[in-house]
Amino acid sequence: MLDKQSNKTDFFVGNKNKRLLQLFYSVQTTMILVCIQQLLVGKIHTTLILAGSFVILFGIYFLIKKNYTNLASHMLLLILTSIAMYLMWKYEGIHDSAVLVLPTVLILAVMLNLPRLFFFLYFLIILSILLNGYFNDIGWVENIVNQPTLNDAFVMTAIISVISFSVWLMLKDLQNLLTRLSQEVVLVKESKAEIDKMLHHDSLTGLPNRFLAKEFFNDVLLRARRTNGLACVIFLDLDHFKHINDSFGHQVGDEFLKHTAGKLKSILRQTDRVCRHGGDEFLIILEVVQTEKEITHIISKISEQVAKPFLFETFDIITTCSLGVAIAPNDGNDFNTLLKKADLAMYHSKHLGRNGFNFYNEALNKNLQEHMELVSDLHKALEGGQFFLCYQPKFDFLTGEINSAEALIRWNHPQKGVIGPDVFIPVAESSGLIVQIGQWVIDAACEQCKKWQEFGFYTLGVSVNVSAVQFQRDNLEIVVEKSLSNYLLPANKLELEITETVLVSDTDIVKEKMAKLRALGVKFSIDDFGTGYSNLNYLKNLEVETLKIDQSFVKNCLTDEQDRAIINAIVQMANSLQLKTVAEGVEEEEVADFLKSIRCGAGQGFYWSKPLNSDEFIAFLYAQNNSYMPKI
Ligand SMILES: Nc1nc2c(ncn2[C@@H]2O[C@@H]3COP(=O)(O)O[C@H]4[C@@H](O)[C@H](n5cnc6c(=O)[nH]c(N)nc65)O[C@@H]4COP(=O)(O)O[C@H]3[C@H]2O)c(=O)[nH]1
Repeated sequence: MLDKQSNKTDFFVGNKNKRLLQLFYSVQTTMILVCIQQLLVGKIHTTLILAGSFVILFGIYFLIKKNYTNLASHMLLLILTSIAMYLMWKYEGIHDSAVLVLPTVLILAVMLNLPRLFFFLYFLIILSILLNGYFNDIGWVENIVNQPTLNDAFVMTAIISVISFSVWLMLKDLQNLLTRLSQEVVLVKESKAEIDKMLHHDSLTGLPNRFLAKEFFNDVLLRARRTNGLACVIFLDLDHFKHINDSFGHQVGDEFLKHTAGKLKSILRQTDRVCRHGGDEFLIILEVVQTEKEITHIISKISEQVAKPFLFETFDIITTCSLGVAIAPNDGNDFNTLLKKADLAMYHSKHLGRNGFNFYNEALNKNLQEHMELVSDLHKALEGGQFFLCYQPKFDFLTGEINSAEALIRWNHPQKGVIGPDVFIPVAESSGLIVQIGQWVIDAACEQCKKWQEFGFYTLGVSVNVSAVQFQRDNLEIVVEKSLSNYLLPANKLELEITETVLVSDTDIVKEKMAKLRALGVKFSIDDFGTGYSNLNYLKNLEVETLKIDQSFVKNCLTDEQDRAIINAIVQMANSLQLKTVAEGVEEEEVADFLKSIRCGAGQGFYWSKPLNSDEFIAFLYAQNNSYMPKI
């Protein structure tokens, strides 16, 4: 069938129509030139034939223009063959110069990838040449000049056959080469598509990555501008995903991420996009919305869905997520700015206790700048030795002696003056700097405690606050061991104050580290006891010496009956578990009396002394008449 453009690989590789048109022009130009030449030499008949052919060939021009390439090719070659044969038979037979057109036609048939036409024309030409020779031989035809013979015809036939065959072979090879080349091109295109996919998709979840998220967002932004709508970037981070990895292994963690990706896709519209930002972070690009309320609604759906349990073997794994949203045009107009702001808003959600969402606003940005400044100043503080320790004594109610002092860090900021730990410890914890700061505190406290011993205060111990982050990230046992041996301080003089959250956060790791530290001889106390975890089971599993009763109960215990009852209960429980108790925040004599009356072990607070720097503290010790006698 002579259909429109063939898909077969041929010599012209997709250019066939263009090339055919060029061939057509060259044939027509030749026709005109030969026509003029024939007219000049007075061959009117040939001139008329060629002129007629010239006109007929214009029909082919329209076929080419209409993309009927195959039909046009057939027509062109058949018309050229007919003209050449007519002139051959009419004038000089196989000696006529028109015969030269015949091998040209065959070459073109091969080039245009028309095998059937090639064979048809080949046999037609051969037959015609042989008949011309034969008819001239037997006198049926008499060509005018230099009358050909059958002998001449055979020679001509052989030459045309060899030429045609060679060209045929050559072009077949060329075609094979082109076919192979086009297959290679397909393979290269497929590999390119695969590489593109890898570059733009996350291999674990199959979700588009950050680069594609940017493209999606840019498209949404264009549509939002046209419709006066909002384009937003939602940043989602799973809460406590690390716990899933640590408790169930990375394989389950991966499964969980895939599951979450599926969940997110299932609740969003097809026009919304879920992308993976990395780790446990996802980006969601919503199709244009008109109001913030719509975004809030979608986010609530997302939070609800993420919080649904994931069944792994017999366990239900449950986690929540924190989200942040930044919206164009209010918060910016380019993807990277909005991504940063959405991330910041998400970070704020984490800060507020996780499992929530926040829209970005300028106040968050200001907070972040202050935060960054503080982090950078903290780095300088560590390098520049701007930290120092204060010590607050703890009085033993039974012996009336100062048996220990709590080391409390202070920061002597070059511009802002002395800053308390409540301001910078949370920042140090979130930036991880607490690890280095904590190491410095342990070292400085051990050094100071050794000095007290050298001053003759042999029984005085020191306690140091240790944050949960230090337990998770630091080789605490190595740090402690090094400091103790550096200053030749007996390990039982050092106490580590930890909060209940440390004990319940990662029990196995904590247990292991505590066991190592206890093996060294270090003691433990639980700080702010009574404010944290309600399950007291850990008290029997973990070997702690002391419970420090939180000052929030102590502060109002004279007036608040419930606070008194709580303190009483803690002391009774501690006594029956053979744990020591220290009441924090004692400011009045009556409170100290009450604590002593209920057999609380020790007290700490402004009643005896505020935290004092090292010199003041030594002076304080001497002022206590070297006997550590309290005022009570
Ligand atoms: N109103 C009142 N307050 C009293 C009284 N007696 C003591 N305090 C204050 O109560 C806090 C006791 O320390 P904390 O509960 O361990 O609470 C500490 C501790 O959690 C943390 N911190 C202090 N130093 C360090 C440290 O070196 N490392 C770590 N990780 N945290 C530290 O910062 C918190 C605050 O420390 P500070 O500001 O020094 O505040 C101290 C102390 O000055 C009192 O009678 N009345």
